[in-house]
Amino acid sequence: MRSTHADTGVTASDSASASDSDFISLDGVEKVFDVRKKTGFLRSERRQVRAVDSISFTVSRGEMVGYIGPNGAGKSTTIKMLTGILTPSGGRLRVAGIDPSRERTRLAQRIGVVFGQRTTLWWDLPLIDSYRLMHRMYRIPDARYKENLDRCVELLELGELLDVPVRQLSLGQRMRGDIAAALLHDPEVLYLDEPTIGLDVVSKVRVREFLRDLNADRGTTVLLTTHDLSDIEQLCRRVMVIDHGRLMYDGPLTGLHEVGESERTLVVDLERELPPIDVESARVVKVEGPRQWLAFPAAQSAAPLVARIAAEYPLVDLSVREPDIEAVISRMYAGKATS
Ligand SMILES: Nc1ncnc2c1ncn2[C@@H]1O[C@H](COP(=O)(O)OP(=O)(O)OP(=O)(O)O)[C@@H](O)[C@H]1O
Repeated sequence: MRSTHADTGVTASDSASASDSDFISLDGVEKVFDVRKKTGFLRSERRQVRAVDSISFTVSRGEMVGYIGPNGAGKSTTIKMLTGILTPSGGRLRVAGIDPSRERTRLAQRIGVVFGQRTTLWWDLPLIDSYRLMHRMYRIPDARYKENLDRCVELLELGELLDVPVRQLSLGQRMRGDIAAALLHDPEVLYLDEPTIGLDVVSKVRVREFLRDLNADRGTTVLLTTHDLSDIEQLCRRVMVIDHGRLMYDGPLTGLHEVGESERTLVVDLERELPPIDVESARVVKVEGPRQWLAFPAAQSAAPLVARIAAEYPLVDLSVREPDIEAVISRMYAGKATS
């Protein structure tokens, strides 16, 4: 059954201003940084960096969305504005009806944040002491704190780690500890910035499973920033791609193939070595003895192509390879397929 996030300080005005379909909303949001660069002894130059450039999107309550882009694209800046740490230079931004930079403390009751590269835990204290401090800081009702802590300890397998000082935890253990810390006050929105960075395969699987269940069972809205596209493939139906502060794509992961003009590959085994297969709408990209590789547009059906080759060539076997999502995205980053 889906739990609700009751008792989180939600007021009637919040509910009125944030419908479920625009639970998170950005309208023409910008962030410009003034940067001083030293150009010589006692001389410096002022420069403006447009980290986020007129971004608009909405996220519905309960959605799990991937937010990806190359280094310096503006992902962290967006998340910092969504938490209220940074104030936008322009545009309108709301999370659960709240203007984050104006009401950061009130918003903090309703959001959880995990920065993979930094910890919110007290380094020298045992894990449980960080949780106790958060219990007080967020004024979490005792029963709810206990219920959430028990659930996180069980699902994230933290039982044996609670008395260990954070500095002695492995990266994967610390990450699980950080995720639990972000959820003790039962936030409705969870921002995750690189939650699987540096984790081994087993820890990644565990973290992903936990996030999937959290989203499905509790309806927590999740915005996930990651360089690991398998995180996105396994967790998010919708993905937004940002580059140079601009939103380049917003849609299903599968749609990226069309935008990225990606190709599928037909691997054909012939009875014997033959010259490259000559068919319309596909081109031979590699030949190795009787095996040939043909690239064709990912959006195009493979059936007519297969039928044609089967009719004209001595076919033994064939298989279709899906495009590599990383290649599709790097093509987008290279600017060949901006939308
Ligand atoms: N406090 C700041 N002062 C000046 N420039 C900044 C500041 N924070 C970010 N920037 C610049 O804004 C741009 C976007 O940075 P941001 O950290 O949001 O990118 P990112 O997509 O999160 O990158 P990464 O994947 O490397 O973390 C970069 O050019 C960065 O140098």
